[in-house]
Amino acid sequence: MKTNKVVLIGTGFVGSSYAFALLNQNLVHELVMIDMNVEKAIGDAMDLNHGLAFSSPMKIRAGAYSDCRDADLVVITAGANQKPGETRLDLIDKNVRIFKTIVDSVMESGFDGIFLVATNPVDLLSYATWTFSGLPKERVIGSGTILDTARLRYLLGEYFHLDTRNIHAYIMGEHGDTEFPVWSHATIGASSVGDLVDLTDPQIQSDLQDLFENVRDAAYHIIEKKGATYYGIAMGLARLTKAILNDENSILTISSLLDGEYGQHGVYTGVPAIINRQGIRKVVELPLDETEQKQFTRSIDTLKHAMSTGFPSDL
Ligand SMILES: NC(=O)C1=CN([C@@H]2O[C@H](COP(=O)(O)OP(=O)(O)OC[C@H]3O[C@@H](n4cnc5c(N)ncnc54)[C@H](O)[C@@H]3O)[C@@H](O)[C@H]2O)C=CC1
Ligand SMILES: CC(=O)C(=O)O
Repeated sequence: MKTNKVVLIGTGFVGSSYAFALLNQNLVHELVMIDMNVEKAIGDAMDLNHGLAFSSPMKIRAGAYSDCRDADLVVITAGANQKPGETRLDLIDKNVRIFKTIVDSVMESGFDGIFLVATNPVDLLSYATWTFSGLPKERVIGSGTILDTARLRYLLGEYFHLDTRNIHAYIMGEHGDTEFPVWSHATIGASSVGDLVDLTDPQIQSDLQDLFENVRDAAYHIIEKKGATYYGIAMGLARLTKAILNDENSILTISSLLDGEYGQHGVYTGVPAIINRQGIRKVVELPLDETEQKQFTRSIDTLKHAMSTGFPSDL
């Protein structure tokens, strides 16, 4: 049997929650954990191993960058997180510097698998990972708007009193303040939103706008209350891990390098894409309506501006 191996870099709130999700979901044969705080990685591995009696066989240990050599997937959740009031884009300088050392160390091991990036600002750090690694764009995936899409599906499920899993709706663009909902392709059960509610009704418009703002600002609200967000993204990363390792060809909203899709080039951003064992098989190009197209352009412009002004010039 071909076994799979995941190396996780960064065992803070997000990383350790992801490791716990892997343990519970029986997705991985071997999980190696690396952190600058070596004791934290060792302690997490010990703690997780004590759950194996209640899960399925899996090798879990703390390790080093040389462990990346034969890894199928390297997941990066290392770096600074937002403090109350900080935006994701505020983290760019310090996290790009951290990524330079991490990605260089991973590549020095001879790694030839897939990168999955969650650290913020995730679109820009996915771009940095792609540049620093020299790997094909299909093998550098950002978690993008997978979490925002999950938040939208949850809130729409509450609004329409339906199982979240029967809601198909996407958040696209920056994982951040300029993201936007693709209402023109939102499906509730088997119906479009417009079939279920009158989209010209001001009350409905206001409800949907409030709902979207709760998605967009969810991280700020959670960080105010408990300092960090981690369970939602951990589940999103586990879902992506499953789609990759099991060659699922699932459509998930991730951050991909755009190379002509949606008329854009040279920028990573949140788009629906088909994910399988090769990484990103294909970006799905939804026909956006005029408002959505404007919102997408604004989001791309924001990311490109942040890249041109925020990336450390000495790297
Ligand atoms: N993409 C998404 O949807 C989400 C992304 N995030 C992001 O994930 C990142 C991690 O957040 P948390 O886990 O809350 O932070 P945390 O501070 O709890 O954990 C970060 C970990 O990275 C480690 N680290 C820092 N520099 C390192 C290096 N050079 N090498 C190895 N390890 C290093 C630290 O020792 C720490 O254990 C943040 O950037 C945060 O904004 C958080 C939630 C959702
Ligand atoms: C922190 C973050 O990026 C989020 O929860 O969306």
